[in-house]
Amino acid sequence: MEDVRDSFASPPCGHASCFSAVTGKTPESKVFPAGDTKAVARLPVSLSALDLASSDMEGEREDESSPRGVVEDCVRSLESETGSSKASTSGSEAQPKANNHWHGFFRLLKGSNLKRFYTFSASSVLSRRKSGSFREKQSRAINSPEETDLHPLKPSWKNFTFSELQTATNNFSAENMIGKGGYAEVYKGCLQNGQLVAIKRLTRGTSEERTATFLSELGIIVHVDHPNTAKLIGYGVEGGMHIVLQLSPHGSLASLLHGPKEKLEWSIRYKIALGTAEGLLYLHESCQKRIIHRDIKAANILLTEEFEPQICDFGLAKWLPEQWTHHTVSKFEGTFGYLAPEYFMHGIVDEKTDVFAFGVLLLELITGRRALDNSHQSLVLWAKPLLDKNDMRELADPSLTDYDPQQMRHVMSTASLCTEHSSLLRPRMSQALQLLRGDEGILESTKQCHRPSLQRTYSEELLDAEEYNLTKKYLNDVSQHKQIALEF
Ligand SMILES: Nc1ncnc2c1ncn2[C@@H]1O[C@H](COP(=O)(O)OP(=O)(O)OP(=O)(O)O)[C@@H](O)[C@H]1O
Repeated sequence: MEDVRDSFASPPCGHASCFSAVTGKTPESKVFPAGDTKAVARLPVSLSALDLASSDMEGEREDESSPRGVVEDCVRSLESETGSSKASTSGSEAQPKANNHWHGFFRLLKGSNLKRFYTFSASSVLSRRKSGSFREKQSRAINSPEETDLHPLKPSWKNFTFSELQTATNNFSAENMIGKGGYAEVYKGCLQNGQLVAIKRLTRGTSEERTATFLSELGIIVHVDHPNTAKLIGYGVEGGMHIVLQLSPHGSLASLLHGPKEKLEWSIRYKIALGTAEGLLYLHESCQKRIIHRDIKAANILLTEEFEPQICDFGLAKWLPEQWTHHTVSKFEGTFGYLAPEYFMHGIVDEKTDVFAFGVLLLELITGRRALDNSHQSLVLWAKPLLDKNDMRELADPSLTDYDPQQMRHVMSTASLCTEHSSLLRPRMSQALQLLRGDEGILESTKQCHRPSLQRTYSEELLDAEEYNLTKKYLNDVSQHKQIALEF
């Protein structure tokens, strides 16, 4: 069963990055001839770097947002728990389980005989944040040795053999397939101990690209631990790249909102809005690393038995070092219908990129419509005039027989602010969460973003400085966006 994804968008997976696969053209040249390309540096990273030998590449050291950096960091953390890296590579019997675990992982990766497995498109971001943030303070606290001891990385992930994964999934049978994304097929599996899992098998791209996606996703997911993020159980690198996750019995939000199943009632939608906001707030401000997800959408929100939302698919996620205001990409990835204007115009990635996508997700919850419909109509463009008029009746999903009008109003005003063209006017996730809960007082401070008490992101400052004609430019951009989607 194919997951109900953005099949209406082209290419079929809806990913901006898939244009090259469909057309042979690079998304950069075709889709987004965006601004700041000078600063972009493509930094090749060799697999041998995973030996944790010191790198002589200045850029590699600087770009700690790279998946390699994150995985390395993870391994380093595990090594520092147990002693030197030399000792840990010796294969000593006395090694703690976690170390064996990761070295097994890297041995297997090397076994796949990849030389250079990843180029990532990152820019060095020269401008620095103006002032110390709450998060910086928090991060300093978290990075202190005492605190690190309090947050040990969980050493319990299992390295599955291919035959274990085959047995669990009935040899990856079609009946066991529960989802399909732009990068992977996902199979339901039952482990030997009876535990139900979802096994994400990376299928798209060259083996190097698959390894890159795999490391990127794994590098992030090992660092996150929150009720509203997907739970990692293990991985497998024999016979392809596999990520083993806790199974979400209801599948993704997209499959429930847009699939043939019974429609979600309002109280569940409201719960999903709050839980997703909590998960994003955690990624942006509270987890060990400042993480920008970059692909928030209904297909990437899984639902537990109790309909608690869990953010999944960290394949595009970026870890931004604290002192960076933003990140600039030259390779555009993400999903049409959810892309923030500053991202597709300038390639700028920061927290507000996720806030915009979250706003689109809220509009999906309110209206039951897709981010881009079958005729490639943008949900944001359709909803904006109705949000401005506060037209609840027209906006609310006709399949909703009943809803709490007050909650609906909170979600509407949050969606409206989160999808503002100017990132300056979008709330941060902490503010969005307050808005969703009905704290209207936050509205004033959200609108008065020039107040020094509100920390501003790089994209906010950029847009503020440019002072361009927001409405006209936005409509042009969106129509260009729509045109591109129609061409394929
Ligand atoms: N843990 C899980 N439990 C149940 N279903 C899952 C789970 N993980 C993924 N799925 C299903 O598989 C689909 C694809 O998964 P995922 O988004 O991780 O793949 P992907 O190829 O990385 O997708 P994308 O194109 O968004 O990058 C999800 O939308 C969901 O329907």
